Amino acid sequence: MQILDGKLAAQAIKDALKLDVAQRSNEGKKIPHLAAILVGNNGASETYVAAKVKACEETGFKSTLVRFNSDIDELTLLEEIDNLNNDPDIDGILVQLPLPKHIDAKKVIDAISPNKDVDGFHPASVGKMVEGLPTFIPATPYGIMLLLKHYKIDTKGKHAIVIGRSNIVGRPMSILLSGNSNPGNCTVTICHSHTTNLKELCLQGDIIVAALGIPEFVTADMVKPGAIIIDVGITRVEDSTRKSGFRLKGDVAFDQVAEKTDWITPVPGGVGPMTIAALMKNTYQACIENN
Ligand SMILES: Nc1nc(=O)c2c([nH]1)NC[C@@H]1CN(c3ccc(C(=O)N[C@@H](CCC(=O)O)C(=O)O)cc3)C=[N+]21
Repeated sequence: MQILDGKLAAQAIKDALKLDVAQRSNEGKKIPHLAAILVGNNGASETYVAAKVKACEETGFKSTLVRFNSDIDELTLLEEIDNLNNDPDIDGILVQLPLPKHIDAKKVIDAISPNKDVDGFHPASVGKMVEGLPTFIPATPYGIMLLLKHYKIDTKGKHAIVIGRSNIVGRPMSILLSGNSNPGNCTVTICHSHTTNLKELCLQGDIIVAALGIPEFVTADMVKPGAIIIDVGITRVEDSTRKSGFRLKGDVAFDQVAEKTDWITPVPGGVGPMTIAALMKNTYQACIENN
């Protein structure tokens, strides 16, 4: 068993970006500037957004955090997005999800200018990704591709089982892994809550991407020896021995599965940090393309 160390790979990506930004700065060119919108004060969202702002600081990007109370009305949010769309200093805009129920998240995402859509959630970005054209790729699946690349994992011809069909992870992941470049060129099976023979399918997987949000769902009996395991789960479970009162659990029962696998991502320290690194790459790309 070997660890796919997302913290390490993310650091390497951020270090490279930092050099690129420093060079742009020396040449008098514009520095990347990310705007993050956070609605309400959900604990997990606070953590993730704080991590994004910190990554900007580490890498020499500018960042602006726009905060709203959870009772904000949709129109005000749409107006803020319009302001950011029209602000030439802002290169990338992200609206942290989930949004409160009274706000139509799709409407909000669709309001972001596609050339600032560093989350890659806009239909224009999704369409390009499906066609295999250059675009912003959603940060989590993009981060996973970067992690596989960092460790020079050969995915060609492998059977990848993606568990979960969300628009932000499972679906884009299945498209990227089946794509015609490296990493990619996989045969992909996408599984979800209505899949009847999940265990049998998982046992065929050379690669398993677990992105369903159920802690320790993937157990050793579901995994083929030597498989590559990508754990996207980050559920907070109560832990009174921790200062925070919780700890993170992945969608994979790590200890038992790790014994059977070739490569596996830990939680924390796997896909999470790569998600942030991928967002930074998208923001840098937006800055280059828009200036
Ligand atoms: N518009 C939008 N874009 C997103 O990219 C987005 C989002 N909304 N909503 C929620 C999910 C989740 N997400 C994570 C980011 C970093 C970690 C991360 O850094 N995790 C650390 C641990 C952090 C902790 O201690 O909780 C780790 O796994 O090692 C995890 C999850 C981005 N998301």
